[in-house]
Amino acid sequence: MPTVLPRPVTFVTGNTKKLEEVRAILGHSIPFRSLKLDLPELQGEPEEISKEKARLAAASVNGPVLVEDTCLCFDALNGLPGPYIKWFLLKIGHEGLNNILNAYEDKSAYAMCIFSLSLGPNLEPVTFLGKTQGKIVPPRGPTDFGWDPIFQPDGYEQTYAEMPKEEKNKISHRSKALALVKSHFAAADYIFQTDGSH
Ligand SMILES: O=P(O)(O)OP(=O)(O)OP(=O)(O)OC[C@H]1O[C@@H](n2cnc3c(O)ncnc32)[C@H](O)[C@@H]1O
Ligand SMILES: [Mg+2]
Repeated sequence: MPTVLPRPVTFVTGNTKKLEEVRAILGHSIPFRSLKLDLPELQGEPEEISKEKARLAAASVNGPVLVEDTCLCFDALNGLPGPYIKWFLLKIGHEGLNNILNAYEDKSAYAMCIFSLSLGPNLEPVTFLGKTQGKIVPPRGPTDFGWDPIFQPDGYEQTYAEMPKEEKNKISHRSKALALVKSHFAAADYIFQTDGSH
């Protein structure tokens, strides 16, 4: 039996760069529209933060939503800054993030993306996790997207920032999580009605 939903999926994010990547990776595989909204973020474990974002987004949109929360996790720090990377980046920048790791031999880190899909308000979100392992390096490359200049994925000589976009999108934490989202949609029998107002 197909699940009939009243609206198309809305990808909710306040981050234009994320949206660009999601568009490039999904192409036309999943029909979605986007909404620029900076949702409040709870503290806690990454999966719960992402799920709570989806609950808030679903309540705000009053329909099916997709959100994601991104973490940058240093192995030497047992996964921190993790979900708090946005504030670390804002306050101490690429240099400060490198300096933190000066205290440790281990510069390894992973980028992690957790998408949450909620089919509507009061429905439990489903999560999809993607991880890419790498290391933290002094910044190299364009500085237009977050911590891309200081993250060098394993097996590459370039940082995320130095790579062509298509290359990053092939191996990134985001593309791995989105591959799971795509499989979910391929397996699920969703029918999204259009409400005519968008
Ligand atoms: O509205 P949302 O979707 O939450 O957008 P955001 O910018 O607040 O994003 P997060 O809460 O997930 O915080 C993640 C931080 O990591 C940055 N970021 C996310 N994905 C990234 C990527 O692929 N490469 C580099 N930086 C990234 C982003 O700019 C934030 O500073
Ligand atoms: Mg955020």
